[in-house]
Amino acid sequence: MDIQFEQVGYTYQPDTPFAFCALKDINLTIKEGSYTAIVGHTGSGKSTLLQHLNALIKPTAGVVKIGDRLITTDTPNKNLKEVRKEVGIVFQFPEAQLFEETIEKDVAFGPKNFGVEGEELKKVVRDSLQMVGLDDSYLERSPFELSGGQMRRVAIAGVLAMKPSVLVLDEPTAGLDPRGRKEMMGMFYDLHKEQGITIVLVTHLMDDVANFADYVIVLEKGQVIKQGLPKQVFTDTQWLTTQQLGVPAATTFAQQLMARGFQFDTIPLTTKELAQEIAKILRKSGEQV
Ligand SMILES: Nc1ncnc2c1ncn2[C@@H]1O[C@H](COP(=O)(O)OP(=O)(O)OP(=O)(O)O)[C@@H](O)[C@H]1O
Repeated sequence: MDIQFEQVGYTYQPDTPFAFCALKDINLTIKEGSYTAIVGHTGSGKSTLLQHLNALIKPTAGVVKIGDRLITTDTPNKNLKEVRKEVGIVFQFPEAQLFEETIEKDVAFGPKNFGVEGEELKKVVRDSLQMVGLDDSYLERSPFELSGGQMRRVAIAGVLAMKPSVLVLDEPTAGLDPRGRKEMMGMFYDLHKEQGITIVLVTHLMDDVANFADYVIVLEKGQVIKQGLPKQVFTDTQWLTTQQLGVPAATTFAQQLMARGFQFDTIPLTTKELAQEIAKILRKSGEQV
């Protein structure tokens, strides 16, 4: 299922003295099966855009196409339940929304509301916990006795329990330590590869974009100012620096080597690519690698 934005605009509190245009003339496609990163400075409109992906808010101009459903200003709310099931959003610090006394009940909350019950409900809860790396021993435990990272996993399992085909992640590793960040990003990549889930990731970490995303959308002041493959977006490092968006660490390192006379065939975005490029250069110069 693709999600398409056609000339989408969004104004908060329209027709009031407080009207604020947060999105303007957005045209983009989130392709089924892709891993799309959305980057941009604070206030650029990322969260506003995310909420259009499952019609939590409706555009005040243009059309959002979610699969074959068209969402416009006039779309009635009653037709949107299925959309919200298909596109799951993990907001920042989702663990703050845990509320049930056991993990099993918390993860079951969404599917139960959609009429799933009995053995099927039990299975979907177990499967979802397994996807986030938590085994059955967690079922009866209270979510509030877990570490912050585990609580976040439980909250994510609650979204996965709805069996979404698109998973939207708003800064999902904020507040985690480096190991927790790495594990969680690995977990999303596995879900993407093994379950075929389309991922939309909002992040300010360019290394995560370089390591995982296959498409990048850059927002600024409510508009898309660049979009394309990570290679296309990151190769223009001068533009990125001017925009103060940050550059992947491997790319920065390669640039420093280039300033000292190294020549790269392609500019690396990840440490793996950097290692390969350096090995190539050393091989050419006759060093043993
Ligand atoms: N409920 C609201 N009423 C009025 N203006 C709002 C509202 N929510 C957000 N805005 C404004 O819309 C703009 C875009 O906000 P949004 O939260 O989408 O940006 P963002 O890129 O997600 O920022 P951050 O990285 O800080 O989360 C900001 O200028 C913000 O002040």
